[in-house]
Amino acid sequence: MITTLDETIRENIEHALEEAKQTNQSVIVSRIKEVDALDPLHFFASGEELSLGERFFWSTPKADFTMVGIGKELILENNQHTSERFQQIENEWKRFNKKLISTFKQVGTGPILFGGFSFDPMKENSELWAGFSEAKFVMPTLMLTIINGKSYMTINKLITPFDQLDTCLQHFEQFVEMKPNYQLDCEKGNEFASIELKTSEWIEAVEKATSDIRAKEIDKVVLAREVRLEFSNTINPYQVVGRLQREQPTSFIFGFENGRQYFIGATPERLVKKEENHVLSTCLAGSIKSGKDNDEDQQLGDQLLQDDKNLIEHSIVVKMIKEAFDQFCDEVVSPMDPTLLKTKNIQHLYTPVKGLAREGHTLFSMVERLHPTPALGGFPKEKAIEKIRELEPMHRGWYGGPIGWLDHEDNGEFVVAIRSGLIEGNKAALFAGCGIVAESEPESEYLETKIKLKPMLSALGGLNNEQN
Ligand SMILES: C=C(O[C@@H]1C=C(C(=O)O)C=C[C@H]1O)C(=O)O
Ligand SMILES: [Mg+2]
Repeated sequence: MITTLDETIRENIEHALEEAKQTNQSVIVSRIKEVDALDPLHFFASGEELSLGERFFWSTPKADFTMVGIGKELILENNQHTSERFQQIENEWKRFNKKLISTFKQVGTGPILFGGFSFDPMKENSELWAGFSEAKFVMPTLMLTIINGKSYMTINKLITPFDQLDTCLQHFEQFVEMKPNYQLDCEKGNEFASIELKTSEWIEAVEKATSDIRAKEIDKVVLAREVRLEFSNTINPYQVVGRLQREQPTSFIFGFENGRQYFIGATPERLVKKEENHVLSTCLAGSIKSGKDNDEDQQLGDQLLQDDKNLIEHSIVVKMIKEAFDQFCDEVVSPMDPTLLKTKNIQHLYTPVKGLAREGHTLFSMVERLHPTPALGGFPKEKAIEKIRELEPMHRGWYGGPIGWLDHEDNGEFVVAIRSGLIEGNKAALFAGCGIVAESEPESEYLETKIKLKPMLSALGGLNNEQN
């Protein structure tokens, strides 16, 4: 029996097919429906049975907005080494005509692209990151969105000029009644051995950077290091994402499945959010550990708010982001002084910057202009990137790059992919860096990276709650 909704789908598909054949261009049909509450992690895990491939997980602080994608209805990717890598994705995405089947409008549902960019497309790829393009975006086949406590299911189909009506209808029918029934494994312990990579080289790099900064070659450069872990059992990505959600409620949680690898993290750093013409970025730089209790936490936070070295580190980021905003926004506002952004393991200096996008400035053009901010690159930008290439004893891949989503009306949000790791089988590579300024001391910067590694270490099951 055909329901009214199926009729709507049928009509839309017929129109889309006609259009695709006439224009010889594929058309996206996206069916959105409110559904009963679903656990986003169960949904993510159920992708395994559906074997649709590339999944993603995204949730904003306090899980206000969660999006989980399964399958690859469309993949847009490139290995351009210039700003072309942003423009190419944006242009291809704009080219597709998109038909939405929905009785309501809700940002974060319907056809969206989820993906990201590498940190430095000019750097030759490494073995670890060989499977990652310089830019890769996926429009999922199925997507669960949870917003303000309501759940929505989006089913997407890319309709090509060669498609048949029946197969298109089947595509929607097979998912309409889908009920994910995947049971998450109960938590198994996972022993691991950790290998610190090139620690002494990293410390030397910090020493060299500090002296270059003192010689006025550059103002700030961010240097990162990498730790490799090997576990006794296969790492379960759902457990990692679940633990990050529980332990890092003030961060964005992201997960991106790419072949056999998962790039996962819990970042407190938003690069840019755009909703209609409202644009928001957050400057995050300057760090101190969290306290064992509220009193110590507050005392450490107060210390950070007064600390010259950290205030300089932070102000360089604020200055650059405000200058960038002036180029594409009107009414740019930001508070005079930073406040604190607290996470379980670390607290940061934090300054939000807001503005109203001027006509013609797209989310991707802002991502391109902002990346990397001096929170991940340094200042001046080009010199800092060169310093990183010269001094850093690792390959960043997607660590520190922009990761996030974009919809069909240029709404979306990108974060900076830090506090992250690349997982494959029983192995993980974790990354952490720090802003180096003239007053930096290698030993305390090293300790700062240790704190920044904690969220992922803990989510992987390898850290008790002791603070150091
Ligand atoms: C580079 C990282 O973090 C960045 C560096 C910070 C700092 O040096 O104080 C703080 C927040 C982030 O912008 C990281 O976590 O790997
Ligand atoms: Mg720092």
